[in-house]
Amino acid sequence: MQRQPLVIANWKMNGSRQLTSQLAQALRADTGLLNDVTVVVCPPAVLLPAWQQEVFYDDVHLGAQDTNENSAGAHTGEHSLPLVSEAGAEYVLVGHSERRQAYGDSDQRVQAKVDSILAFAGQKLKVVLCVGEQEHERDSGDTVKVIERQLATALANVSAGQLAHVVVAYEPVWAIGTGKTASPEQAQDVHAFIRNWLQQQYDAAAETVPLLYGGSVKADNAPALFAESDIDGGLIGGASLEPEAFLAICRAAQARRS
Ligand SMILES: O=C(CO)COP(=O)(O)O
Repeated sequence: MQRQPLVIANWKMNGSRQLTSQLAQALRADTGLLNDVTVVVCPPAVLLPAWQQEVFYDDVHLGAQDTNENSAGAHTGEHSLPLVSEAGAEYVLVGHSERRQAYGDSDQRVQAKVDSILAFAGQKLKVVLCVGEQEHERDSGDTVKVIERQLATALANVSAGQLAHVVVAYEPVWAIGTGKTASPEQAQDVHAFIRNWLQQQYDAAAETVPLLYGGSVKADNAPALFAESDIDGGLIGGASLEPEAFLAICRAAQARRS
C-alpha cells in the first residue's frame, strides 16, 4: 500500500522567530515537495503562533512536542490540548524518550495522553507515538520486548477506527542526538515488527499507519533509511534546525513516491 511520506521536525527546546521564517520560506519555495510529502513542524509551543502566521496556506502542518492529559487547571508550565490546538497544532508528539527519561512520562502516563488526544474535539488531532529501546536493552536482546510493551500500553484503549489518527515513530534512544544512526536494516527490522504487531491487533487498519524513523537522521543517511519498505519518513531533531539539511531529508522522503 502507498502511504504518503511524512517528515516531522522536532525542534526540541531550540529555534527562534528568525528560524521560523527561514525554514517556512525554504519549505514553501518547493511546492512540489509539499504536494508529495506531508511536512510537520513541532517548534517549542511559544513559537506556534509565529509558525501559524507563516503557514497560512496550510501547506506546512504544525505539531506540539507534548501536552498535558488534563484539559485545563492548575498545572503550572504545562500546555493543554485546547491551547496547542488553538495555536495551530494538528499533531502531538507523545512519549518522546526525553520526556520518558527526564519528565516522568511512564507508559501509563503516555497511555493517558494518547487517550486524551484521540478523545479531543472529535479526533481532530493526530498522535505521534514515540517508542524506542535504550542501548543496554538492545545489547541484552530486549529491543522487541521493550517496543511491544510501549505499544501495548500506549494503544491499549485505541480502536481500529481511531488508528487513522495515529503515527508511530521508532526512535532508538542510543541514536538520538548521538550521531549513531540505526542502520537501515536495524531500523527496518523494528519497523516490520511494529507493522506486524499492529496488524495482529487491528487487521487491515494497520496498513495506513505511517511508521517514522528518528535518531540522527541527516541529509546523507536519509535516502538509505527511506528506501526501506516500512520506513515511511522521519522524525528529525538536530537536522531540522538547518533548512538546507531538512529540505534534503524531505526530498529523500519524496523519492519514496517514485
Ligand atoms: O529525538 C529526535 C527527534 O524526535 C531525534 O533527534 P536527532 O535527530 O537530533 O538525533
